[in-house]
Amino acid sequence: MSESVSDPLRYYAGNACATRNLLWCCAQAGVANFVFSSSAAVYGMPASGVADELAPTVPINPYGASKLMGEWMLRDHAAASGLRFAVLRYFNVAGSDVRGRIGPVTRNATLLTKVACEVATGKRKHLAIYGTDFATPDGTGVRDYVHVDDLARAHFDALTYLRGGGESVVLNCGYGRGYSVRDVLRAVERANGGPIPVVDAPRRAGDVPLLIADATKIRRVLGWVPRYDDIDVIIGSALAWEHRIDARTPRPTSGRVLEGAALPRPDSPHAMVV
Ligand SMILES: O=c1ccn([C@@H]2O[C@H](COP(=O)(O)OP(=O)(O)O[C@H]3O[C@H](CO)[C@@H](O)[C@H](O)[C@H]3O)[C@@H](O)[C@H]2O)c(=O)[nH]1
Repeated sequence: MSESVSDPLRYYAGNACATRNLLWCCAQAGVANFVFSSSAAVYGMPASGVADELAPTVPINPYGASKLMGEWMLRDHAAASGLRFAVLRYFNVAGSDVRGRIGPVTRNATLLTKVACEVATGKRKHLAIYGTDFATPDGTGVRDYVHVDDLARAHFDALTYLRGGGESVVLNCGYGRGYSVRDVLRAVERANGGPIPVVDAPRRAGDVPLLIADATKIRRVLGWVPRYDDIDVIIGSALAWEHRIDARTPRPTSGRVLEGAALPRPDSPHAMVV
């Protein structure tokens, strides 16, 4: 998200222009049902910190704006063409496949859970906590972390719903529960069996204090039943994946991490770029 503040055109190209082109291709191919990966970032900073799908969409960074543009194009194209859609507004996607088959290999990752696991496995020196003076219980940002396997299941359920004749729908994908940065770090330390180095840092551009899903609608409309609504399971799977890719990536004897070492290619079936 903060990268979208410094490089907005990249995000408008990837999320707005590319979505327009994809919708055009879908129209040519006669696609009937469309599941769109949107983001909680479309809400910006909801007054209470908890957003249901009717909350105002007031993004505060170009990432959220570009995702909202995608939603608008989809809505307008659907009205004109008869396409039916499910917009899934992801909250904070985290964790890795619980069976260890797939996970993120993003270089220069910025997501809290990935960065913290890289610190725990020695790939980074420390984790910077971006902002300790937010109006939240412990002063750090609070988010709704959803396990990637539950999110994948939501896509399957959404397509099943549309194929069964369901109306177009907008759905939050989260658990409806918030964890602070420090809560997440405590879970990383539990999974790691010891503390990880942390430093306090200034707030990051484009970050909101609190963002939690009202997640009642997705359960009602899709019958979605999450299986991994547990911060220790989420972090445990993320850390296990980090160890797994380390095992595939020989390190130099000095202990220095090799830049560009042999991680799974981002387009390999074992890689997931987030
Ligand atoms: O090294 C880090 C990374 C993050 N954070 C904090 O951790 C929280 C979560 O940050 P991050 O994991 O980067 O996620 P968000 O910025 O909340 O954004 C994510 O969640 C959005 C949905 O809410 C998605 O749309 C975005 O793609 C995704 O980046 C925030 O309070 C950050 O300030 C740190 O303190 N240190």
